[in-house]
Amino acid sequence: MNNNKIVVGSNEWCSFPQINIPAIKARVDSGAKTSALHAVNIVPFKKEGIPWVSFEVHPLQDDGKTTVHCEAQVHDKRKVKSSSGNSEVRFVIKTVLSIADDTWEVELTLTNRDSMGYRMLLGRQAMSGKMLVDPESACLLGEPTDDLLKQHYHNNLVKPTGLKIGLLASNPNLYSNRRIIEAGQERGHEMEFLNIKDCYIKLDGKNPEMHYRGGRILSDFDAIIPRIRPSATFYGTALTRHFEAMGVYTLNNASSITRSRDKLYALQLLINNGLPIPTTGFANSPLDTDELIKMVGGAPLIVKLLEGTQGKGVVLAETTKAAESLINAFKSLKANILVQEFVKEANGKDLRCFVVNGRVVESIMRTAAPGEFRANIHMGGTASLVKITPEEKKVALLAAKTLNLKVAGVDIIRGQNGPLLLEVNSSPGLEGIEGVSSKDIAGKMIEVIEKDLKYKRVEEVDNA
Ligand SMILES: Nc1ncnc2c1ncn2[C@@H]1O[C@H](COP(=O)(O)OP(=O)(O)OP(=O)(O)O)[C@@H](O)[C@H]1O
Ligand SMILES: [Mg+2]
Ligand SMILES: [Mg+2]
Repeated sequence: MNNNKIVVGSNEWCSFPQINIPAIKARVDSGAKTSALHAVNIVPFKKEGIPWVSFEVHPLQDDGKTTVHCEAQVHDKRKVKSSSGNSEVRFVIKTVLSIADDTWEVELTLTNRDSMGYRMLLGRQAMSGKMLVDPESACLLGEPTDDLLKQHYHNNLVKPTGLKIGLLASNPNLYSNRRIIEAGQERGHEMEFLNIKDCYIKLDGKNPEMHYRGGRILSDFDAIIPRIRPSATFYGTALTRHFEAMGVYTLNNASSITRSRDKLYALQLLINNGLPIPTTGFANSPLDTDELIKMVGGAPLIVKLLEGTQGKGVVLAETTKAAESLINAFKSLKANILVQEFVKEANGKDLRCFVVNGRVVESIMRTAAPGEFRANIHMGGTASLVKITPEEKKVALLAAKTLNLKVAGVDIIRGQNGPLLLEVNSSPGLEGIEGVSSKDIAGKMIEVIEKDLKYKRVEEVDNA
């Protein structure tokens, strides 16, 4: 029965000769009905009165420089529901798929984002009658060598003509970092990953220098995007400050990052600007523990490490006795903690408002896993898109403004009498939010740099 069916693994290389894509790795997903191609700059136009669409494809994973310009007749426009439950209208084209030694026509929807990093998804409609999937294996039909890929695409390399932007971070493989690099490259910028641990500095009043492991001097950057993980706060902010001393633009400046990292300091600044927070206390000595507990209204209450993240340093004490021993235990370890009223009405949910340049570009609601009060994704929470109230929007924007952050993830819980601010993150993750949103949030971050540096893309200048 399966005699002439091609057996494929969970991903396979294929090609689309009619739109000049000689090699692209497809994620084989029989759970999806339609096939999708990751395309950018999708622009509809008319050819002899017939609707066509032009678009660009970056056929190689984690490579935003290799670009193929494609054009195809529009076969359909269709509402497609993504795995996260959102729907968007996508263009559908028909084109010939070539895989193994066989070719046949398939339908492809064009989507401008794919959170998995795959450039295309092969759905069951295109496979039907032609393929069998062995999900345990991959690339059963072989893989092109790097040399062959180079040969295929040597004419498709876009020379960056844009800005030179450094991403100052620790892990190049992190979703957020990969997306920022990709978003910059898609806009024609030269993107470079700068590992915090490989940078070192020359303090010189007149001529400060930033060096990179191996002796290279980093002198020609237009902008730096600091994405500093909590454990690298001290050194990462020192490097960011040094770039600033060299006159380099930084998206989120060093002092703002430093302030937002200290939860106590940040809360002090936020309440000074009239922002609502849960009742919170801070004390140095265990002698004050009883008073501290009373101050926030007694148990149940929350104890937070000042420099926790991903929900790891946040604990719920259900009884006064538990609260006492917990607080005293932390104190004996010399840990700095906040004691906070437990906002039960929040019901294990919080809002993450992603603020970029004075705008809430997207908001998600995170819902804690059953039996858990912390809504963090890292704690098993799930995310969904949410429409925030005007009051919540006001709180999110004022919070980012107070801390002077161009990019901020503002965490809010819904209390009985309105929104309560929990914290403001200066390197908010993109994976959770882009996973449910259809917006190119990394791209919006790049656009801020373009705007602040008054950069105009070449084609925009030409048209002017
Ligand atoms: N006072 C509170 N009342 C009820 N729930 C709370 C309270 N404080 C925190 N939470 C829950 O715990 C989660 C983690 O708290 P918080 O955001 O302060 O810590 P974090 O470890 O810094 O997290 P992040 O990874 O977002 O930086 C919140 O998102 C919220 O769901
Ligand atoms: Mg935090
Ligand atoms: Mg948080």
